[in-house]
Amino acid sequence: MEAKEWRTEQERLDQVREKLKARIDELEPVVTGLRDQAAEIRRRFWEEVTVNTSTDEDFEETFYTIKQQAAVLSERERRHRHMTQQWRSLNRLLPSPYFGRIDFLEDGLNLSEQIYIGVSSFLDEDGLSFLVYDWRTPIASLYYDYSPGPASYVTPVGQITGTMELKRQYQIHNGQIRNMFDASVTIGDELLQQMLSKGADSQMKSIVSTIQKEQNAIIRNDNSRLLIVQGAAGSGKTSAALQRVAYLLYKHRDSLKADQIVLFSPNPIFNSYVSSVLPELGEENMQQTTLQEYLDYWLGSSLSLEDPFDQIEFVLTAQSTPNYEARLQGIKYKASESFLRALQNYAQWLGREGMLFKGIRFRDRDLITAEQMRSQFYSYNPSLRLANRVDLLQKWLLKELSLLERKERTASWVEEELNYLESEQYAEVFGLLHKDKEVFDIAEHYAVVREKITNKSREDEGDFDFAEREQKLLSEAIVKMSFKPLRQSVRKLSFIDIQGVYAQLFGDEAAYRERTDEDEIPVLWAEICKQTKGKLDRFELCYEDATPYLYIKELIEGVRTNTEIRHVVVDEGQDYSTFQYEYLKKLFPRARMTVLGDFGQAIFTQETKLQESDSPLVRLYGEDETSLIRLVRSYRSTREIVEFTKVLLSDESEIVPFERGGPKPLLTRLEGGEKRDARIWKDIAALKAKGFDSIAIITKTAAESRIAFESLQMQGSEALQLITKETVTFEKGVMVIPIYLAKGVEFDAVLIYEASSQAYGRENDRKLLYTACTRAMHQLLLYTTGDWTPFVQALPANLYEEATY
Ligand SMILES: Nc1ncnc2c1ncn2[C@@H]1O[C@H](COP(=O)(O)OP(=O)(O)OP(=O)(O)O)[C@@H](O)[C@H]1O
Repeated sequence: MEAKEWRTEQERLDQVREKLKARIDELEPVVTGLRDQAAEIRRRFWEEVTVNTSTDEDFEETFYTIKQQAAVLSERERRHRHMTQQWRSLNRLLPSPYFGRIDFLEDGLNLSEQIYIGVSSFLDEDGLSFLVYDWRTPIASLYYDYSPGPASYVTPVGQITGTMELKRQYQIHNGQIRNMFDASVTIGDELLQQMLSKGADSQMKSIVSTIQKEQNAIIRNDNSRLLIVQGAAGSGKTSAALQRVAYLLYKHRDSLKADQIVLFSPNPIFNSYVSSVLPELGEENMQQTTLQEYLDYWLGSSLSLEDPFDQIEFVLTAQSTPNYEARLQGIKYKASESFLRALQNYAQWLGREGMLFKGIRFRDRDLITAEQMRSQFYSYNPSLRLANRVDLLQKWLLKELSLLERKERTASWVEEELNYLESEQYAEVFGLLHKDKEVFDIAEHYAVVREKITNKSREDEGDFDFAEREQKLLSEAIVKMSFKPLRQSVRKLSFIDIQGVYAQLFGDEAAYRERTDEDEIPVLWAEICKQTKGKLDRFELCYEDATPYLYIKELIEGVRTNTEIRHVVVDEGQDYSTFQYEYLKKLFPRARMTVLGDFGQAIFTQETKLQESDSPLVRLYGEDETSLIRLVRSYRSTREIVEFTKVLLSDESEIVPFERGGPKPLLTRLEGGEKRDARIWKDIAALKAKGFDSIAIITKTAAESRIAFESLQMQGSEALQLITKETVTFEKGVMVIPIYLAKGVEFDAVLIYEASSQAYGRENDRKLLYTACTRAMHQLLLYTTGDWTPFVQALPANLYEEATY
């Protein structure tokens, strides 16, 4: 670019920065002033109001002065927050106020406008001209969607068409333009190249300056109830999802708050990995959670729930244990649409018969039996839903308990209890009585007056029936207290035997067929039943049972919902079952959903295809309310790694590498583990010398990770981290990690610890190996001490190098 052009741009940049600085200087005292004012108001709050409650008028006046004072305080605090936000965003702009520019000539006008785009907007002193446009403004979408030429964008009042005359990108550091490119076809291949060749980080970065057109479509899609993104490994699904959250928060800033958005992450490490993107963009973080956390919460403490990592560890390591096949079949079946239908039919059946209740017992007696509850339950109108009938039954039980409680007052145990009442208990009951019973107040009042008139102390009042009255009231109170836990447990619906209802489903095949109308019953059904019931008997629940269990529980007890949440984002969406989607849909009835995933990385046994039109996911809200976007370009890894992993997955996989070169994946075969470990340390030293500081040794399972970690530690003196399911954050460095915990994250270099046919021999292992290899950004190394896995053996030799030593 011409020197003159550089000069002009640098001058403009200097001017913008001057204005930014001036505005920051202007704002600083305002921010501090407001903060001090608010603190002062808070400190002197009570000095400013005279509290006087002697008359009604005084009371009213006091009330209004407090209210007024509180209003002044909250206005000051609001302004302080607002100003601080502005001040922060100006400070964020200062080192690099913008990253792009477009010159747009709107049809019908004769002068084109220069639009500079940055992470937030900045207006000139006139308050009208934008010196910088926020990347989320409608006009900024031109930058992501078009190359120079005819272009258009959509505003709330319609479409604007025109011609883009220039598209320019900048790299600005501390107020200096380091680089400038005029883009022609796609935006910023040069800039993107530079971004992608940087090292991996322990925190994900925002991609705001290099968002690609297809990613922009995800970010700005704001009309479908469900947005599904199927994208190859490294295609920027997570990045786009986070930018999308920032976009939604900007577009709907008057109505949408960050805590009304929830992101479901595959694991806690991932949670921490993505947590800095929104703050980097000046937005508050959305809520982040894992499905496990939700399930645990709703299941409560009555059952202990297996986590998904233990489930996958079992699937990967327990092949030789008896009944492995049955568990596998069970996991698949319990995640299926057939099972969902079966449960819906089962609920219908329960509407006619078969509900199980737990009788209410009191002092070793049956107060209300399960049988009584059952006949009461089935006496209600059969057209009522289960949950409504449960509601009626609950009311009936509370009423019955009141009647029984009344009867109980004359029981002999009550009198005995009265005699043994400790003095504190007595005082407690007495206090209660005193508070509760109006009648007692009158009696008490009478006693006090009587005391005064007769000049006799209360102890002498034996002739009066006050004591008798007191005894009666005390008995009432004692029974009431003993019945309190019963009433509480009825309110908590503990009278429904959910565990029994779920266990009952796993009866013999004929019974199951009859109760559920199901005909696709797994072959090993009997064994599945035995396993499920065995677990329940021990008050345990396998991960695959958690959502079905909650589903049936909610069909019976009524659905729990969270109506606050407006957007649910599910990352690694291929790993959720149909069931889990149904559950999320019910749980968040007012939310739109964004699901991002890659079926090529479906490594858990419960999986959902994302893109087929007959996918259960598409049926969740129906085709009309669902949009599907595919991402095929992979940005994370070098071309060589993408080509290797693409063929590893299968021939049909649609993955296009981004043109960034690097060494081919390196295969190293060694005789025995000791030699392999020694070699790994050597390779790590070489990688570090190249400047890579985020290196992962990926194993198939957690069990293998532990062994690898110990054996590597014996051979090397370098720091090594072992990542387990308990790890919440990770630092840069060298780490050993099982594949399923490395989901969604990336490393400069990946070393596959043992890529033998023994480790990755079954078809199911293909996606595991693919997921592991696609974590690598710059270099991929595979090791084996035996035969290469058939997936590697099948690769054309030109896709890799073989180590010679
Ligand atoms: N438009 C972009 N500009 C710059 N970097 C990008 C862009 N899109 C993606 N990347 C980078 O590519 C890498 C992969 O992105 P991301 O993790 O979002 O992909 P993903 O599709 O979620 O991957 P996976 O499914 O494999 O976990 C990240 O380092 C991200 O910063």
